Amino acid sequence: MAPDRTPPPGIECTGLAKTYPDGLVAVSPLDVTFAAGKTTAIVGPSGCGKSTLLRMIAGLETPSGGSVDIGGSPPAETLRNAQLSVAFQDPSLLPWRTVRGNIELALTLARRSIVPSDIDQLVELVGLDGFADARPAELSGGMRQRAAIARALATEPRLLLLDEPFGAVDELTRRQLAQDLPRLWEARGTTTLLVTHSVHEAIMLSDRIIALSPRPAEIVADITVDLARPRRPDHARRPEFAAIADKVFAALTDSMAKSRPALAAQ
Ligand SMILES: Nc1ncnc2c1ncn2[C@@H]1O[C@H](COP(=O)(O)OP(=O)(O)OP(=O)(O)O)[C@@H](O)[C@H]1O
Repeated sequence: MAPDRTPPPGIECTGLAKTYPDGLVAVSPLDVTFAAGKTTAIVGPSGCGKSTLLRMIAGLETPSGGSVDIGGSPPAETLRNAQLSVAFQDPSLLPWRTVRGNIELALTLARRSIVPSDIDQLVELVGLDGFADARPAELSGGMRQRAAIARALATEPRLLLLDEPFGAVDELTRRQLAQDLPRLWEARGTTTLLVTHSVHEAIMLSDRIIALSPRPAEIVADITVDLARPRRPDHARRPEFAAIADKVFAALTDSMAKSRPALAAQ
């Protein structure tokens, strides 16, 4: 099957909520739309419900309320049609397959043809040249995460969901990925959602940043990142970059203070 060239889908979450069976409310009813073909970064304090939100959008977690609509379809259908790829913190590569073998399996499952030179290019893009034939056990944690990113990109998904995909990746490689990956997403018109703990990374990569409150997650800021592309690490010294970072930090600090006034007073 050839890659899907139809326009990328937008995502509409309506009243989306999650209470886990033990009664823990992870996400309050949330109404949010993610524009087609754009990259949105989601930031928020640890445990606020970011992964839960992403997993519901991916169809990997059942909402306890509300719905997710991806270009007119529910997430399960988007996943089934191989239009959606995920790369999460825990790379979940098959240990008995090489990096190339893991990517080939993703292509086979998505009914895409296997073009070895395309796989080589992707492996190089994520900085794993020379490791295509290594098994996950022979790779560092950061290298496994990058292999998972290459696997997620291989099927040319219309929708890409990334949850802290660079968590274990060293700083220099993160910077390189933050420069190279958006070019690919833009060229393909992928709708991308990225959960990250790094405000700097969010600004480097995204068109829009959504900041969430401490649990249960509520949107406390919705900020457009209207900086020119391609963005480079030295752009972080520009006043317009710093102004966006300030806005995001102010919203996060404010919401933390509201949820934990005693801590904020210290
Ligand atoms: N399967 C589960 N059952 C019960 N509680 C869960 C489950 N998964 C997550 N939680 C809880 O839901 C809350 C939100 O978790 P989630 O992983 O979505 O947060 P997060 O913002 O992604 O955190 P982090 O930034 O630390 O990765 C946390 O309190 C977590 O302990």
